[in-house]
Amino acid sequence: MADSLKNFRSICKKIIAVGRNYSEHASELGNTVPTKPIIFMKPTTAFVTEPNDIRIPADWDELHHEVEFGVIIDKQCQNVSKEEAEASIGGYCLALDMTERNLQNELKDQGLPWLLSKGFDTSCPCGDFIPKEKISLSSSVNLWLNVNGNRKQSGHTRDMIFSVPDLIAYISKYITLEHGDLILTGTPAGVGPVRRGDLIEAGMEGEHDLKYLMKFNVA
Ligand SMILES: O=C([O-])CC(=O)C(=O)O
Ligand SMILES: [Mg+2]
Repeated sequence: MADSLKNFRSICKKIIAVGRNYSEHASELGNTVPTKPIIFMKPTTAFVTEPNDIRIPADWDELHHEVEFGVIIDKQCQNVSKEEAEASIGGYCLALDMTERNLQNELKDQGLPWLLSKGFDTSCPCGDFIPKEKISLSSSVNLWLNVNGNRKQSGHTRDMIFSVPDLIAYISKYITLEHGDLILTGTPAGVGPVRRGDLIEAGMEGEHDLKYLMKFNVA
């Protein structure tokens, strides 16, 4: 039940991420707006929580921040409809999809998988479990991210191309979603590089005084 989801990171079997789910972000990287969800995965070893650091692998120098709304699955589901999708949700979290953009571009150009550019250790900084009751899917959540105190990203979940129910219905057609799984729903515009020594602060705000903050140093 939802209570065991407080430690969703320790039971999570898969982190499924969605790419280009905000048209302004698709455009800023010169990508077309997708007609069906673009899905990829991160290993669960990508999780990092406060107060630990995001670690940039030694030979990389173009690590980008992507702030994202995370959806945590409670009830196992397979091939659910959009209407049934909400019942499978246990809660939410704030997360980052850290991405080595040069490597991702290289891989993209060759038509190869993005895994390494988005799945390295500490590529999924993640906040605490937020119970489902705290956020209504019919409302919009504002997601934002600052680097060293400067606002870089700000977006609203209402601007997602594919809604949370759309995504659960689509993914569960092909992949069984299990208790503790995390879905990252894509990043709004404003992605950009971080350097060693930078401070990333991210937050989300919404109806009923929803306010959640997290911060990570980049090392
Ligand atoms: O790297 C990308 O641009 C795809 C992605 O993860 C996103 O849109 O959130
Ligand atoms: Mg992303």
